[in-house]
Amino acid sequence: MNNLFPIFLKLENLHTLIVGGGYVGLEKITAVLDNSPEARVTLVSPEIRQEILDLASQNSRINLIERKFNDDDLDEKDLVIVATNDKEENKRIAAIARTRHILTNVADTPAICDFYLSSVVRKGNLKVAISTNGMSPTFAKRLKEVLGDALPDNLDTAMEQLKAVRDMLKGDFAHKVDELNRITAVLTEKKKDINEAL
Ligand SMILES: C[C@@]1(CC(=O)O)C2=NC(=C\c3[nH]c(c(CCC(=O)O)c3CC(=O)O)Cc3[nH]c(c(CC(=O)O)c3CCC(=O)O)/C=C3\N/C(=C\2)[C@@H](CCC(=O)O)[C@]3(C)CC(=O)O)/[C@H]1CCC(=O)O
Ligand SMILES: NC(=O)c1ccc[n+]([C@@H]2O[C@H](COP(=O)([O-])OP(=O)(O)OC[C@H]3O[C@@H](n4cnc5c(N)ncnc54)[C@H](O)[C@@H]3O)[C@@H](O)[C@H]2O)c1
Repeated sequence: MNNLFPIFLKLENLHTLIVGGGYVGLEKITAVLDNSPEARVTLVSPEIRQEILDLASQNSRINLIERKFNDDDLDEKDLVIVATNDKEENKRIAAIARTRHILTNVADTPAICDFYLSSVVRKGNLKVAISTNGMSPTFAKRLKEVLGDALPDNLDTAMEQLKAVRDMLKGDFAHKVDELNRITAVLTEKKKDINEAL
C-alpha cells in the first residue's frame, strides 16, 4: 500500500536547500532543474562536484556555499534535500529541519523523509510522476522509459484542443464538467487513440 500524497510543486516560488555536493547531490539538483529550471536552490557542501559548479556558473538562481552545513542554512528554506555521505549528520540535519517544519528528503534514509523524488515522464505539458513507495527506484526508472515510449508525442495538441473547449464553455461549473466528461468519454473506450478521439 502506497500512502504517499502526490503534489506538483512550483519550485520557482520556493527556496530549496541541498546539503551535499557529491554524486547524489548532483542527481538531486539535476532532477530539480530538469523539472523546474527557474527553481531557487542553495547547495552547501565542503566539496562540490565539477558538474554542479558548471550548473551554477550558468544559473544565477543557484547559490553554492563551500563549507559544511550549519543550522543557519535552514533559514528561509521551504524544502531540504539532505545528501551527505555521513548518515548520522544527515539524521541530525533532518531532525533540526523537522523542528522548523521544513519538508525534508534524506537520500540515504527513506524512513525519515517527508517526501520522495519521483521518476518523471514528460510529454509537453503532460507530466506523469511515478513512485514505487521507495521499493525500487530502478523499477520507477524503467517504467518511466516504458511509459515514455508508449505515450504519443502529440498529446499537447489534444490538451490544447480540450483547453480551448474548456475556455469556450459557458454556464455553471456542473455543466462544464458534464460537457468535458461527455466529449472525452470516448477516450476510455478500449484502445482508442487520444488524437483520433478528439
Ligand atoms: C526516482 C528517483 C528520482 C530522483 O532521484 O530524481 C529516485 N531514485 C532514483 C534513482 C536511483 N536511486 C538509487 C538507484 C540505484 C539502484 C536501486 O537502488 O534501485 C537508482 C537507479 C539509477 O540511478 O539508475 C539508489 C537509492 N535510492 C534511494 C536509496 C536509499 C534507500 O532505498 O535506502 C538508494 C540506495 C543507496 C545505496 O544503496 O547506497 C532512495 C530513494 N530514491 C528515490 C528516488 C526515492 C524513492 C522513489 C520511488 O518511490 O521509487 C527515495 C526513497 C528517496 C529519494 O531519493 O527521494 C531516481 C530515478 C531516476 C530516473 O527516473 O531516471
Ligand atoms: N536516494 C538516492 O537516490 C541515493 C542514491 C545513491 C546513494 N544514496 C546515498 O546518498 C549518500 C551520499 O552519496 P554520494 O554518492 O553523493 O556521496 P559523495 O561522497 O559523492 O558525496 C557526499 C558529499 O557530501 C558532502 N558532505 C559531507 N559532510 C557534509 C556536511 N556536514 N555538510 C555538507 N556537505 C557534506 C561532501 O563534501 C560530498 O560532497 C550516501 O549515503 C548514499 O548511500 C542515495
